[in-house]
Amino acid sequence: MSNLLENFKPGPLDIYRKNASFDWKKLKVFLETEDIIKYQTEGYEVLRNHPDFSEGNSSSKSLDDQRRIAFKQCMAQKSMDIFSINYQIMDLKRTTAATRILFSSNAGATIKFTVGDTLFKSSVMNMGTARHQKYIDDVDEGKIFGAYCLTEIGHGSNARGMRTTATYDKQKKKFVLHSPDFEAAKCWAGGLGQTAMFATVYAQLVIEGEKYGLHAFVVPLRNPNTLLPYPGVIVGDMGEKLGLNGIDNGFVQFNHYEIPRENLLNKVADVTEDGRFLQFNHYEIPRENLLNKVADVTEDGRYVSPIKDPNKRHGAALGSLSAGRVNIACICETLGVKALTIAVRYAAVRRQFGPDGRGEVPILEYQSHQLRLIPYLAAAYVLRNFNTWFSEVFHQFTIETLTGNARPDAPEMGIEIHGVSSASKPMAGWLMKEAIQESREACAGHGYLKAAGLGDIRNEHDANLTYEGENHVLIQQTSNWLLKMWPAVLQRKPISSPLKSIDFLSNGLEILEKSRFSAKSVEEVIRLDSVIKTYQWVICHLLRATHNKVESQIKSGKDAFTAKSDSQVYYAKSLAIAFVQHFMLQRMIATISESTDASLTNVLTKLCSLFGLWAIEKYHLATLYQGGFATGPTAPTLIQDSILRLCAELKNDAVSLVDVIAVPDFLLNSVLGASDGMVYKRLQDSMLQNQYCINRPPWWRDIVKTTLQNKL
Ligand SMILES: Cc1cc2nc3c(=O)[nH]c(=O)nc-3n(C[C@H](O)[C@H](O)[C@H](O)COP(=O)(O)OP(=O)(O)OC[C@H]3O[C@@H](n4cnc5c(N)ncnc54)[C@H](O)[C@@H]3O)c2cc1C
Repeated sequence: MSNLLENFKPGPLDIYRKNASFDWKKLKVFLETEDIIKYQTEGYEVLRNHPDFSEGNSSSKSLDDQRRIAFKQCMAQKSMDIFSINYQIMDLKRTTAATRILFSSNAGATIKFTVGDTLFKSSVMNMGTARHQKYIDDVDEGKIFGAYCLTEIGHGSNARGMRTTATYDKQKKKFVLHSPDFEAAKCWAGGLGQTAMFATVYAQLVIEGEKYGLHAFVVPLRNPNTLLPYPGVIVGDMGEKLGLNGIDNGFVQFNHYEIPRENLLNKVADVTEDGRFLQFNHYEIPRENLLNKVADVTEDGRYVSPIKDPNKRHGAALGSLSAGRVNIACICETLGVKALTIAVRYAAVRRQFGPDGRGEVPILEYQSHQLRLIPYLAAAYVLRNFNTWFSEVFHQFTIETLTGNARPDAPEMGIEIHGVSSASKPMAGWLMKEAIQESREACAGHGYLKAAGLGDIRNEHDANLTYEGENHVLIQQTSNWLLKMWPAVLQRKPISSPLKSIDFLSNGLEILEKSRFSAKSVEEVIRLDSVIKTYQWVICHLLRATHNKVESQIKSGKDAFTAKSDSQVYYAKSLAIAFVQHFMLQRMIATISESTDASLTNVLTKLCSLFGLWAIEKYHLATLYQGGFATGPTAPTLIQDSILRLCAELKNDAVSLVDVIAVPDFLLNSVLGASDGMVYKRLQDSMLQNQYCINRPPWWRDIVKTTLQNKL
């Protein structure tokens, strides 16, 4: 193990490192495995030594420079074997390891690669057939660059409202793409602004005046040799954004633009040459044409699928579509961990005030500072553990589905993956947004310096809350799924799911009838079984309350849409939040149970308990009283005392805990957070680097002229 991980340089952080209750290297190996640590080391070295990564990616550079650098880095990433899909599927833990490395480096460049390459390809692969293989090959060979165009200027979350049309012209055997006005222009697509040559475009299919709903097409946009748009395509850049400026988000408007009939991605439906619309069950796609094995067609033209029921096929497909959300939860955690690394290391070095005559104390010693940072550190651990597991499960599921080896319960699993990822992405986004902002404030003045790195992390993270499903809209998918369980709960039927996220609902009524807050001491409250018991009651209560709320709204005369909409706040949304927090805690407990080292078990248990209790206090305390789980003042007092106790106990571990999950200094890129703790030396170096730090500004004459004039 000593060869696997290097010791940190001695410095001001040693005081805490020496007082940690566990060996950080042992914890890293336990959580990540030796193989993944080797993979990380290799990945870091590849980036450190690659010439295209030496320019840095500072957001202080001009927009054009940021774009140029991101494009170079994106292409470099594509050429790096270590980050290729083939390399990652050898050990599925590498998927999260790769995300963490690449998004710590240049998030803009990595998103450019993810959207222009992976997302474009997977959309063609998931929705197309063999006639579209050439687009996948061209991307793989680096000949073209793609984009993914769903959002329009006038419609985002409500995809059904999209207004771009694709009208079939029987005579020409072509689709005519048209955007009736600017509001129907596709927008926000990554890579579309300056670089994409093709895009997957969603449009309303129209045949002989009849509408067939939203379908996807592969659309040529720019000539790959000249990068000039084709006639009928008005494509442009959306301009500077709050962050992620390496990626060129763009818009595109179509003016009666013709594309071949074959460009319809025809896995689920097709249009024949003479303009007949065919649904996939009736369409005899040549056997070898299918790009994947969710379904197949036999030589005698029968549609076959291991999954017979169309609703269940939909379930399996839903699972595969969760890739973006599963990945984004990991991106959120990666950026949150960067911010927490900076804030915790700074808190261990920065000293302010102290008892008379005994010098100043590190700000990490203050209870309020501990409460600001350590629960988020606990959240980051719980989230990281969850993301590693969930990503592995998800990729295994996708591989099995794509290779025709879908498990018998693949439909249920697809639906569960969809339900879980629709809440884990928002939860990760919201938690880490707060963690990043709290880290910025915890570093106070120096945290506001660009060189601290926290501003860029904040801006890079921000978009995670919006893309791939705006969080508030997305999380409704989870509560919708959970609400379907209520009838079974009422009938005391056994409930079980492949990932076991909802199995406890089998005892839902019993939990509601019997479970109450009964702890008499902090020791009882911090027990993991007591934390889990509280969550299970909260979920059962909110499930019943949300169901009743929707029903009462309908009884009062509201239509189903409004009734559901008016039951989100305090009900459906809280239900989905509690559900995913509970599942994340369950996964953490499963990991802890595999530890054979008492010191590791101890610190991980504290982190798990702290996250659980802190989240109960922050999100669900009122619910405990509303539903009668708690009465009197004991519950909040004991929960608060437990949170403070756990923060104090984890205080000496905090630096070593960030050492376990931190990226190397060259990726952290912060004057406050480097692993040697030399905060003031780095601050000084960084200030002196500014060319006008101690020189007159080039416009110094204006100052002199103005002040002279004012004197006269
Ligand atoms: C950096 C970035 C990259 C992106 N990349 C792409 C891309 O590559 N391809 C692409 O197609 N799109 C992309 N998008 C667009 C993104 O997917 C959309 O922004 C997102 O789907 C939300 O749509 P919207 O912005 O139109 O918001 P809207 O849907 O208009 O929502 C506005 C607000 O209303 C709220 N709201 C809407 N409906 C409800 C409801 N039913 N209940 C309660 N509240 C509601 C939302 O919570 C939100 O806060 C990107 C966006 C960003 C910021």
